[in-house]
Amino acid sequence: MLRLDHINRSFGDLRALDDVSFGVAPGRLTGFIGANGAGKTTTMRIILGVLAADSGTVTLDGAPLTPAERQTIGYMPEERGLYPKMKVVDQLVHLARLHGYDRTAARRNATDLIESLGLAERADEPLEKLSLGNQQRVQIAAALVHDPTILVLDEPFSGLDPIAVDVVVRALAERAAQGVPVLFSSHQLDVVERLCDDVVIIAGGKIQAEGSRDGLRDEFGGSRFEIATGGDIGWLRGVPGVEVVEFTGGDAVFDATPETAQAVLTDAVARSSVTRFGRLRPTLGEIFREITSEAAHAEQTSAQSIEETVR
Ligand SMILES: Nc1ncnc2c1ncn2[C@@H]1O[C@H](COP(=O)(O)OP(=O)(O)OP(=O)(O)O)[C@@H](O)[C@H]1O
Repeated sequence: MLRLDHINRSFGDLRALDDVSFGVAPGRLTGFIGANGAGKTTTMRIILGVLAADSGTVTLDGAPLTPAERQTIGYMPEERGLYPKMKVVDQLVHLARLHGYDRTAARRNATDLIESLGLAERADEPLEKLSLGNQQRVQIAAALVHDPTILVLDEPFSGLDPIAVDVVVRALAERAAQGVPVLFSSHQLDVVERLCDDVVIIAGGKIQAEGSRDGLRDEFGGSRFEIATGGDIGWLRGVPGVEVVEFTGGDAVFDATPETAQAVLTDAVARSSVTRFGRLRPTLGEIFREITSEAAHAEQTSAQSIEETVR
């Protein structure tokens, strides 16, 4: 398990990271989400060791990450840094060689990745001749070519079409299945929702939520249910403890305790056919919006109270 504990980092007066702690489990894809300037890149750079934390620790399986282990991290930076004029295959072989692979192993890794990322027809072209989406695939190949023990990817899906997203996800899931902890940042919440196992949400340099995607959806799920029936469900409005949110003929969305919702189901089955019944869980996008607006509100309130104290 890769872990960050109590990481703080300021730039001058700006507290970019405030007591950041979270884990990235091996074998799972962890999505790191936050608005612009929330602190994702700063966190990733601290994991990499290219930026020092003011305090806090980064550990792998309980021991501080060593410089040698940091060398084996597969990193895809936000500012992509490959050689525009070099052929795709040569660039990947070169990077694997820099990590100590001999020529044969470097070429094997490069060609395997070129194949699995759908770049076979572009292998002998210079990077700058490729479409932006294909350049992005090469960037991902560059992060994977030395069989990294940890993967840290800053916005790996930005600029990719849905087919390319699936290709990249397959490549990352394959590494995760081999036991590699995979952390990636993304603004595309629908993509994160679809593919990640775990989610870390950061706002204003503070971790606001962390956990499995499904666990978070349950945690923020509240008490909203949906029911679809073959009859008219107008009677639901009169049930004590039920607040109807939406209603059309035989279908309704309502808030209630789980016990009341169960009683509604029993009643509905007795009255007519029930074709759908279940708890409605929020999407990651809805959770993210709720968390970030709460965080912004808390920040505003604390700024106001500081101002009042000063006055
Ligand atoms: N080298 C630096 N010097 C000064 N401020 C910095 C530096 N690097 C980052 N910051 C500030 O720290 C905060 C966090 O930035 P960071 O790049 O980590 O955010 P982010 O979540 O990656 O944002 P984005 O999604 O826009 O990439 C921002 O306010 C940013 O301006």
